[in-house]
Amino acid sequence: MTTTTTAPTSTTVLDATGVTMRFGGLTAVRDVDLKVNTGEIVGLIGPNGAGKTTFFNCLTGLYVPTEGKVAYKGTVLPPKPHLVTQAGIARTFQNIRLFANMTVLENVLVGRHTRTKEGLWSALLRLPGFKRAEEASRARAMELLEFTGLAAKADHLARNLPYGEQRKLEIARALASEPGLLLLDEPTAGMNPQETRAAEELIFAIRDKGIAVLVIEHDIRFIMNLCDRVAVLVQGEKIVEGPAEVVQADERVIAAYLGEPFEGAPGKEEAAEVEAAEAEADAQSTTEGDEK
Ligand SMILES: Nc1ncnc2c1ncn2[C@@H]1O[C@H](COP(=O)(O)OP(=O)(O)OP(=O)(O)O)[C@@H](O)[C@H]1O
Repeated sequence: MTTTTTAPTSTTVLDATGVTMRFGGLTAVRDVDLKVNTGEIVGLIGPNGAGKTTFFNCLTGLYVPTEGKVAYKGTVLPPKPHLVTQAGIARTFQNIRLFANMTVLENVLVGRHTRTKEGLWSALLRLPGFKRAEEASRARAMELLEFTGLAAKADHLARNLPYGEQRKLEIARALASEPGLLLLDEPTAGMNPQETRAAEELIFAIRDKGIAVLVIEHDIRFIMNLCDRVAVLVQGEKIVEGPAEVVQADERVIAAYLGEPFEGAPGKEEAAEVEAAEAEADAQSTTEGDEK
């Protein structure tokens, strides 16, 4: 018997097209397309207020985009958070959202609710099916705690974990819904360098398990180390997308971060005129101040 093995082909996990989100007169996200494929870690960067979190909220059904659509593995998603999670997209938030007074294990078990089929009656009457499902859920939750390095703290209250471990627990809880795509919103915010390094290792390990990752981060060095591809949002628009080294060297990206003039920005003469006018106004106000 001959067996033929074919190299795994990369498939599109996330396909967002033409996503636009307006809040009244403000367009927070404008016509953004973004694909994430299996086996990829993709970064989403941009200055404060660029629309990154709003875009995440559009992907996860927290916001109904004004225009555009979001497809997961070829199926357009309804903009409802629980249906998006059920489909296979999990996320963490910019601000930690754990159940502080529940144990570490209980927090992960909560994350499994979209994957347990046993109904309310089964749970209330503690039918055998429910007990079996509960045991399987606990076993899986413990596996995830092993994977994220938190197993020894399974019985600790979430609020007693150090900051870096709370962030890990959020990731463990997100993984509990068995996603095919994990969205991380600033996973290293507030972390020290060792915690950041550990977070990087964990994200690589998640990718190696076959889960695609889309990550928002302000720490550019972290993003450039981690990501296969990086997309840059500025004022709601995607201005560049490509491999980390290409994006890093792109002058529009440098301009967006450093505030240097770029194409279409006021020229040197205009800037000099503004400076001269400001200097004159300053001189006048100083003279007026002296007169008082
Ligand atoms: N619910 C909302 N209602 C009105 N405006 C909003 C809402 N959410 C976000 N915005 C506005 O949309 C723009 C984009 O904000 P968003 O939080 O998505 O940016 P960001 O790139 O995630 O920023 P940061 O890096 O600071 O987290 C901002 O001008 C923000 O004030």
